Amino acid sequence: MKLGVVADDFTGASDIALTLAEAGMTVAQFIGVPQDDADPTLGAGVVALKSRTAPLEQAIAQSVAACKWLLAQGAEQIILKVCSTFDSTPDGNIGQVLDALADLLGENSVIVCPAFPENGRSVYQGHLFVNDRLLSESGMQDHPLTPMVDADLRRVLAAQSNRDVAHIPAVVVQKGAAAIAQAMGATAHLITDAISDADLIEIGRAAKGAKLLCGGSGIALGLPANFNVTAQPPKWVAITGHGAVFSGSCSRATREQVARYDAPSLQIDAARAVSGEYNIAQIADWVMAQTTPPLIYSSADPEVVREAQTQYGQGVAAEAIEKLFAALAPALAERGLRRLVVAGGETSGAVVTGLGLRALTIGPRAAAGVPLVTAGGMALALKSGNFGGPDFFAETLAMMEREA
Ligand SMILES: Nc1ncnc2c1ncn2[C@@H]1O[C@H](COP(=O)(O)OP(=O)(O)OP(=O)(O)O)[C@@H](O)[C@H]1O
Ligand SMILES: O=C(O)[C@@H](O)C(=O)CO
Repeated sequence: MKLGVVADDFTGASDIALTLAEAGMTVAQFIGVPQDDADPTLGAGVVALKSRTAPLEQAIAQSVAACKWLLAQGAEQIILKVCSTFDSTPDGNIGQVLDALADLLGENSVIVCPAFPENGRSVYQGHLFVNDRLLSESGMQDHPLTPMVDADLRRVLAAQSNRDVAHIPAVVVQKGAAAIAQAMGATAHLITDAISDADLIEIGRAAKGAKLLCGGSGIALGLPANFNVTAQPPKWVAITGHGAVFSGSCSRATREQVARYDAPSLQIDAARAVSGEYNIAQIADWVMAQTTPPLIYSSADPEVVREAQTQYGQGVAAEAIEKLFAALAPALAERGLRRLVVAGGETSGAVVTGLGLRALTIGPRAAAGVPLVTAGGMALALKSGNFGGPDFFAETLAMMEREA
């Protein structure tokens, strides 16, 4: 293994696994830290954690364990994969986890760049933009778990880290790899501007030999070339049969996808989930009785989410809903479900854990940042909340049925 990734959620893990696979690396996504060694022919390994909103000590311990396992597999460079919208709170977990990994790897200077231009995320003057909006006005200010109310990443990271935070501005990045490498001499976490894939490729060239980087999947665009691999699209063997869509994401793009998806649907109500009113076996039977893959969703507008959080506390409603999806997924797998689209990183984490999966094989892209994946004979797509076009659900379920 050359490249190792510690990913703070499951959709984020498949997002960066796709970038690495498309660049020609043989890559596998592991669910949690594996007990055994990886296939020695792998070029890259992505360990998917559910650490983005986990209690801090747990997030640090899991990330350090993942990093140590990757190093033991031979990884020469580690990426801490975080959300392209830098999802975190002043309590963590990005800064503190990054400090712990930098300590472990003995790295003084770490590039931090969540830019993902293909999905509209750019970093300019140290600020994160989603399309033409500052992060804090992009809808992310209403996120149920990690509301992002400040777009200045230098400030956001400084609040979470014991190390100095400095900035590599676009004027330096645009001069190319040599100028970036020179700026990397500073002893600090380095929020690095990037507004295009070309910027990210120069950052990747400059980071040849760096032991640690932190970013969204865009940070991986320029890294595989340092390991002499050639790009080739991942392959797909068609998977047909019963399908379903789970949506626990309340992000803007997902809410539009939910509204657009024309199929039988069941809306999960937070209050009923908290009081344990849903009968999993009954819902599973209903899903399998449908001829069009049905939608089970808790996705709701910010006011509805806020009301549930005020009533039960922030974590309680989220956890009850995640538990429901985590129980429903294996109930459906037992009944023969073959295709499952899941919207939302935390939700995907709950589902994949509920299914008891250990590793995912990465297929071709369903959308920017979202690969088709297979595990246990099932086709899955784990979609980040704000990724995918309006008809992502129907298009992805159809794509799973076609060879590629
Ligand atoms: N109606 C609701 N009320 C309260 N919380 C909800 C509701 N629906 C979903 N949630 C919770 O909100 C969280 C949404 O996070 P999730 O990571 O799944 O989506 P996302 O943040 O949009 O996706 P990503 O992290 O990939 O960008 C989950 O913990 C989910 O259980
Ligand atoms: O970087 C992103 O936006 C995604 O891969 C993700 O991590 C969302 O959960």
